[in-house]
Amino acid sequence: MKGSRQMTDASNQAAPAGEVVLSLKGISKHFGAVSALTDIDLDVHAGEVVALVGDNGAGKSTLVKILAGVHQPSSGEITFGGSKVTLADPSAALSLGIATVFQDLALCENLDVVANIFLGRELSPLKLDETAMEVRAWTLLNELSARIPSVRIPIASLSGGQRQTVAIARSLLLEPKLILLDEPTAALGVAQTAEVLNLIERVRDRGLGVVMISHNMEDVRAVADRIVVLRLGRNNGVFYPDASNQELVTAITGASENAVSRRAGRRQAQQDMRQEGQI
Ligand SMILES: Nc1ncnc2c1ncn2[C@@H]1O[C@H](COP(=O)(O)OP(=O)(O)OP(=O)(O)O)[C@@H](O)[C@H]1O
Repeated sequence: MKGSRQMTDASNQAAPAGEVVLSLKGISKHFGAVSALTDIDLDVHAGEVVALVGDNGAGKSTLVKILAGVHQPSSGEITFGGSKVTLADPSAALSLGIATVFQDLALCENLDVVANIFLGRELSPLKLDETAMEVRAWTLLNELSARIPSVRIPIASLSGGQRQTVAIARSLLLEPKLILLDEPTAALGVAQTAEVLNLIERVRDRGLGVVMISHNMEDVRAVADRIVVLRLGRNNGVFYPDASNQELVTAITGASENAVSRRAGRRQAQQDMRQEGQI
């Protein structure tokens, strides 16, 4: 694979801003005879957005579910905050400081923004302190410069981008060190996508490590500090966001000659001919 900007091991990575929050060494996961992940290494630093990309079935969701405590790895080591950890279940991951926003967002449509942000974590649950929760919700959303018209409107009346914002704000309530985002911009329009990408940058600016699964290379390039490619359950390269489409597609699909590159080539040729006035 060409590209001086590709990073293949820790020794040639750019010095990151923060310390390593999460380090995976040799993580494998089998489901019966299926090897979903084989020997995965991954580091995430504080204040860094790592995009996890790969084709369907590459193992992205399985990896995120291991970090969220949903699945147990078959082998390998997870180091979090400098200590070796076992993420036995989702609450263990959460209490260590790993928050996950799954694609379904797990919000309650009929409840308002405050209730959703505090769902299951109400301040003094026996006597709901509505005012304190409302103030905390506003503060959190303001810190994220979130555009939510009111914290007292039901989730059902919010846009897709605003829902994603509420889900991310909710995940920040317990002050995690790492946040995992599963396709945060899937199914969003252009403006909403931009809002969510801005939000991800603000989460990074708070010093959190961010791991974001995405199929959208434009979004990945816009916000990621590093791009980690998985292919058929294995590491297949680490890139900076200035890597070319060709490099990324080659790493993702495993072939430099494929439908995506042929299409890109045809479009480039047409563009060149147009510039030269031939068509
Ligand atoms: N619970 C499970 N039981 C059996 N096999 C599974 C299970 N979960 C995932 N797999 C298999 O593991 C492999 C990796 O799947 P995974 O969902 O992690 O990929 P992905 O990169 O997230 O794909 P997509 O982009 O389509 O969501 C696939 O072959 C999948 O069929």
